[in-house]
Amino acid sequence: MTRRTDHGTGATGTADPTGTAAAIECTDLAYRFGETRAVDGVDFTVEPGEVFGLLGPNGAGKTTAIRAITTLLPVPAGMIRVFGHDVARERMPVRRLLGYVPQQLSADGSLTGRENVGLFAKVYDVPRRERRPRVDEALAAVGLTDAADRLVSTYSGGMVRRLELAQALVSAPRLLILDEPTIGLDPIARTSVWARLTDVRRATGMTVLVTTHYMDEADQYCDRVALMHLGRIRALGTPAQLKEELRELRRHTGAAASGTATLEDVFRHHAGSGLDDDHAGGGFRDVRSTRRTASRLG
Ligand SMILES: Nc1ncnc2c1ncn2[C@@H]1O[C@H](COP(=O)(O)OP(=O)(O)OP(=O)(O)O)[C@@H](O)[C@H]1O
Repeated sequence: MTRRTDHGTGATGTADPTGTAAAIECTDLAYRFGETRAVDGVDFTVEPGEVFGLLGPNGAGKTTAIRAITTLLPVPAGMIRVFGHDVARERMPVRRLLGYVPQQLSADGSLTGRENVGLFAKVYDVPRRERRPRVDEALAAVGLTDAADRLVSTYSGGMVRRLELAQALVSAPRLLILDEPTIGLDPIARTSVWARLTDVRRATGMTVLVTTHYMDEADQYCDRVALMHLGRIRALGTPAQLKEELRELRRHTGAAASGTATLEDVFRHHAGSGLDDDHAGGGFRDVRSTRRTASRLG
């Protein structure tokens, strides 16, 4: 896909005249639902062009953090900047820079793939003359050209997820935000979603923020990751750095398993439990999340 910056450069305006601002800058980001501190004082910066992973079990606060970044939850001024724009004060300029693939189904099964992407092109105000080539290009980028004129209700779960990626890409966003893009998919479909995403990112240089609780995916595809647990970031760095730090620590303390370390081990070390432990936030919410995606298959 070619990189288009009409929405991007136009929207940056005076917020980032030199083009050097971070893609995302969160400063003491916090959000409460009643007594629940869903996000509890989080600082992180995502550099332009990075694939940044927000990792953690269900209930860690990942979705809340990205909904705040996408302007869908109200936060005070000064907490979040996107390419220099304060999300509290400049919601529309921020929205023009974003592509967002939520956890919930965002494609309509009663329309074709092409119609779905066309609808997003309209909603995102892609100029009328450019819509057709942009829709074709977005569908091609996710490998759905041949299936473009089929009803989405006939698509597999992996195809639906790739279609949702095309919907988010049609506005040529500078920042793509994906909430659990591969939840509920089989390993082959997961690999295919990531392969398409990686290709598009390489071609366009866009920044990607992704949430996942699949540590293996984060290890393989993310440049840097932040491990979240109970609303806070417990560790942040490249997957290699985090694993090496744990190995080093184990060497110093003479721990038995000092040879290898996975991201899952890193998470266990910082959060005091693994992602699959009962108290790590699974249960109903986990099942519900998986079902939300599984229902796409029907
Ligand atoms: N709309 C809401 N009302 C009340 N509490 C909420 C709401 N949304 C999230 N929470 C709570 O905020 C906390 C963080 O939830 P959040 O959805 O951000 O976590 P997550 O890491 O994204 O998990 P998941 O992958 O299941 O979405 C949890 O304790 C959750 O129960």
